[in-house]
Amino acid sequence: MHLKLVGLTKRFGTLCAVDDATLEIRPGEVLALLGENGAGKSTLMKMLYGVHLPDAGRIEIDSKAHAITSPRHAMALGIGMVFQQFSLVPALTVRENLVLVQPAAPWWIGMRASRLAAIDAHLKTIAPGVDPDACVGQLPVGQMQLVELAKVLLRDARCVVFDEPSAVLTPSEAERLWGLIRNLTARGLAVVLISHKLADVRACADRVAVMRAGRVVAQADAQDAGDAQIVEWMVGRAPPAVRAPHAPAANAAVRLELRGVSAGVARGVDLIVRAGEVLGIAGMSGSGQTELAEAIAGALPLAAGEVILDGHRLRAPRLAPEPTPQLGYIAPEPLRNAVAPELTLALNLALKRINTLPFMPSRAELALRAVPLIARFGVRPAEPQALAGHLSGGNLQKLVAARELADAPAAVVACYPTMGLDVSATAQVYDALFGLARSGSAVLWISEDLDDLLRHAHRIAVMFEGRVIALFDAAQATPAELGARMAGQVAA
Ligand SMILES: Nc1ncnc2c1ncn2[C@@H]1O[C@H](COP(=O)(O)OP(=O)(O)OP(=O)(O)O)[C@@H](O)[C@H]1O
Repeated sequence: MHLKLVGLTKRFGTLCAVDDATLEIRPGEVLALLGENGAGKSTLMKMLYGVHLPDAGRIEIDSKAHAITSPRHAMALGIGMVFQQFSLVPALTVRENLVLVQPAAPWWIGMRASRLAAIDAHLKTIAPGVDPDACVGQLPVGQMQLVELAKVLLRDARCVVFDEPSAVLTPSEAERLWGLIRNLTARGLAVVLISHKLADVRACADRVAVMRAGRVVAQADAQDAGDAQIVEWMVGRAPPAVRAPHAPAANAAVRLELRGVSAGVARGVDLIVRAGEVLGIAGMSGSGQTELAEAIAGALPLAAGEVILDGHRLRAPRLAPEPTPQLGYIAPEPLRNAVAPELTLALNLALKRINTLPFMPSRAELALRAVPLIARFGVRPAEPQALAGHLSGGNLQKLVAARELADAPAAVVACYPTMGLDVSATAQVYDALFGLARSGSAVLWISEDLDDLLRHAHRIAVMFEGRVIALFDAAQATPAELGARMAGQVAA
């Protein structure tokens, strides 16, 4: 399938999200679509997938113009999209989710033994490790992504768009995904990969296209575009430097303490984080790290153990979770877990203080507080009255960081805090996070990026199957050692 997007334009009110964008997507090729947060990448691809109708321009498939009016229409034309917010039904099994792909077939046809066997065989080619009888809601994110891809391919997609697929994948999970993507292009499919990670470009892109402020500003063969050149196209300047946190004193006070915490997959986790310390947590997706974070934040009940903050017992089984403004929490998947999309940016930024807000908070006062936070974290549009649900994925992430890292919390639990952020925004969020450590907060930081963990954390705990199986001094650890522990290998 050979696609041409010609002069596509999309406006939301006065904002021109995509401005006269022209782009070619060729069969057998991976096109990496890059650009700053809010540059218009998702909006452009959502026009191809029929989510948004263009205000101007046209989409040509094999030289024939098509007005794509809905995702169902796009799928019928052979275009599939793998979103970060998966479209799977969490309460159903993997197989049942795949059965749902044939909306036109009556369910009893979908449930025939031969049909189910074909679905299992299809799943096996894409995700051999995924159990068709597993409940989708219980799967780690890396596996959910594979099921989502299996679903798209079951519809005979000939062009697949991936929206930041590697955002929370560990290096080995990302490698497996790159392999799958290369297999798709070897079969002649066209692939678009929206990403902020230059590693994705190097691993599997044939061409790159860069968007800035709604326009496609550069297109090149991947091998002709160096990393510095790509960053220059994306942001037009070097990203700000990240100041490392100082090493905490050996006798610094313990601020956050986990004693035998079990919650969800996490089992019997004992950890301490001292004032000024950045404790990283590494692990394959689904190793219990996000449940641990949710348990500390009070979003998931503890099955056992306790969480202590500055000597005060914060969480324990059967202890009602109390609001904890002294704890910053950057939740995984901000759209699902951390923002109210139908409220304004100003209100979202005030949610942490909801208990102390007056019954009718003054709009002007909320805006007064929101403006410096929006500016500091570069949230776009920089408009306190804009609705959070209208922000791009990266800008939502910045909004959550702005709220949770404000007001000098005693401790911060940050799950993938730079997920979906461009290079500049990543540096800004890291600087704010490590700045808190410099001024005495305890930072517990869950990340999939081993290089970043090794560069910035003081110690790194590795989780495997719910348990902390190794604790490294970051200065002494190597990516290979971390990778081996993440895969469950015991120390030699
Ligand atoms: N439904 C909407 N209503 C209003 N504005 C929107 C809507 N969807 C997107 N926008 C705006 O359009 C612009 C482009 O957003 P888009 O999601 O395409 O960016 P992006 O390049 O994919 O960013 P990111 O890397 O952060 O995901 C942003 O300014 C965003 O706030």
